[in-house]
Amino acid sequence: MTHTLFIDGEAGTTGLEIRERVEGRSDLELILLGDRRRDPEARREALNSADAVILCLPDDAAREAVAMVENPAVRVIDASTAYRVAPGWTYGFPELRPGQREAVAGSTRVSNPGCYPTGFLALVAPLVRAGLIPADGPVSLNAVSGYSGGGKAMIAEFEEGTPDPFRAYGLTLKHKHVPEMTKHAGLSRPVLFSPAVGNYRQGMLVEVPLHLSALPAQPSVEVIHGALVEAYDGARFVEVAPLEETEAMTGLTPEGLNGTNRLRLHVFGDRDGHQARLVALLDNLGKGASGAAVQNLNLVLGLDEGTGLT
Ligand SMILES: NC(=O)C1=CN([C@@H]2O[C@H](COP(=O)(O)OP(=O)(O)OC[C@H]3O[C@@H](n4cnc5c(N)ncnc54)[C@H](OP(=O)(O)O)[C@@H]3O)[C@@H](O)[C@H]2O)C=CC1
Ligand SMILES: CC(=O)N[C@@H](CCC(=O)OP(=O)(O)O)C(=O)O
Repeated sequence: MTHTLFIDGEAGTTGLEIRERVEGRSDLELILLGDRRRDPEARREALNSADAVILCLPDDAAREAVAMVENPAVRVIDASTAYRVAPGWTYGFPELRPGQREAVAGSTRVSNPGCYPTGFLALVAPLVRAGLIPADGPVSLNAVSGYSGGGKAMIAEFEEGTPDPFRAYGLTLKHKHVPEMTKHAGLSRPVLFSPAVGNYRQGMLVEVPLHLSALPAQPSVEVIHGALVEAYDGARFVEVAPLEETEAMTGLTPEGLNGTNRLRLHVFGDRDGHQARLVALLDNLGKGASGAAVQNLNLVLGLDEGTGLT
């Protein structure tokens, strides 16, 4: 059976990466608008005739597109920030908690997670659920992304301009991802988020530092690691690096999973067990955006979630 797919924002950074992952699939037929991609009538027609649509647009344009969808049978996956904490939308992170995969599969409104939130939530949500990080506790997040995370405009800035080698940003502590991360982690205190962008194209490291001995449960590195291993048992795209491996590591590059839909979690700890650094590695355009959107597309269409993904 062939399903029709319309990508609104087909020529943008995430849109192009989605096209790369679905072109050549015999179970999908792409509706492409080409030069008519900004024509509201062409978009309205495509948005209402496809079996599924993926919105790869700025937030305001995504809201406009959602308002244009009148056909109740159309499954909408939105890659923007517009609906990530909105009622009536299903958060498109199938591995986030038991039952989430089924919730995505049964939904017609799926919000694709942000790239930083994907790494953050994978590390923190299971630990909050297990009571190892208190739900009302302070949690910090330090992260670095390649410049493709900022879409076409940032790519042009870094590839055609005279960019910084590295740039800390989000300095007002009001990054648009904070509500999404706080809510879906089950935290009550806003996450303290310190993002940065590096002068390389793609890939990210998302890090949560923990003072283990200051946590009420005083968990060891092994207990933290065990909780993550248990949470992702059987997951196809999320894996936890073995402690023997992390103990032997002297460095970690953000580009290690580029081109894949995989997310790898690492638990680094000091020898006396007082501190830990939890580090997620992912491709911001893979499991952080376009790969995740295709995984969600597969689920809403009732297909194997890994179709077309590595
Ligand atoms: N880049 C990343 O790593 C990630 C991005 N996202 C999110 O995905 C969304 C898209 O981001 P990204 O692909 O990076 O952005 P880009 O800037 O690379 O692409 C945006 C696309 O949206 C189209 N567009 C912009 N305004 C309108 C409009 N008013 N009507 C119709 N089309 C419009 C553009 O069209 P045109 O081609 O004509 O210019 C372009 O194709 C954003 O919401 C972003 O936050 C999410 C996770 C990660
Ligand atoms: C390097 C860079 O600028 N990154 C983007 C986030 C990319 C991403 O996660 O996309 P969403 O905004 O859709 O979630 C930023 O911080 O705004």
